[in-house]
Amino acid sequence: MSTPAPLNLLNVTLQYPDGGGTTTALDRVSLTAEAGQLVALVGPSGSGKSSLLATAATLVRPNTGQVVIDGTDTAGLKDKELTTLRREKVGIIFQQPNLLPSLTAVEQLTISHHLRGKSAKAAGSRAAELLDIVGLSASAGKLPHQLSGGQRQRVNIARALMGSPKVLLVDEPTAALDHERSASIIALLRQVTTEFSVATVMVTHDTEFVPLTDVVATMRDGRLTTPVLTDV
Ligand SMILES: Nc1ncnc2c1ncn2[C@@H]1O[C@H](COP(=O)(O)OP(=O)(O)OP(=O)(O)O)[C@@H](O)[C@H]1O
Repeated sequence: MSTPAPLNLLNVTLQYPDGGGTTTALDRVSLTAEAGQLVALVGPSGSGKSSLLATAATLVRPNTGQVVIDGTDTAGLKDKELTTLRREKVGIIFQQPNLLPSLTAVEQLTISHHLRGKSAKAAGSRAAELLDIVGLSASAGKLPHQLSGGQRQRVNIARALMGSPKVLLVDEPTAALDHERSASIIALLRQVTTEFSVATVMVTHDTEFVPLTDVVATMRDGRLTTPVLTDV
């Protein structure tokens, strides 16, 4: 039996209540992201990109369709089971790094591991490895305000990788960065996607970075106009 894709959305429809009616944010969307694949999600404002990311992150449940993470159909899971699956399988990177102001770069990474009951030693060595990969070994002891915007986003990426996720969901990672820093953040996401064999879906407006991605999924009015075919 072949290994399931880390992320599989099948015919997903998501509607939000809107006044007396509904807004269809996702309309029968199917998307697969394979291990080691970097998928760029592009499309105009309001086309459903954030909704797709939130649904893939299992933060919202779709009205119909399936969200399958690493072979598990999430529809059958209770909220608590969903939280566990998300924690173990999904890394989420928001536009703004959301770092805790009083923690150093290395502590930003280790704190969630402590909270999950992992040993401090294991968390420390994993954090050191990841800070090295994102180019921040020398800044491990710095607080967020002592880091540049690009460095803060690197900490954010390293933190999302701490739990060895199968799926990485990234929302506009370069929105607050200049061109040079944006290019290096996208290059880093390309690198870690390959190195850790994670399935990455990244919302971006920067179509110039598309050559670094494997697949471009374009959204319009809640539909994927360039659907990525699934093999299930
Ligand atoms: N919480 C909500 N309640 C009601 N409607 C919503 C909600 N969130 C999003 N929508 C609607 O769903 C549709 C898709 O929105 P979404 O935020 O997913 O688009 P987007 O492509 O991410 O846009 P942007 O690029 O501006 O962030 C839009 O019509 C939006 O108005």
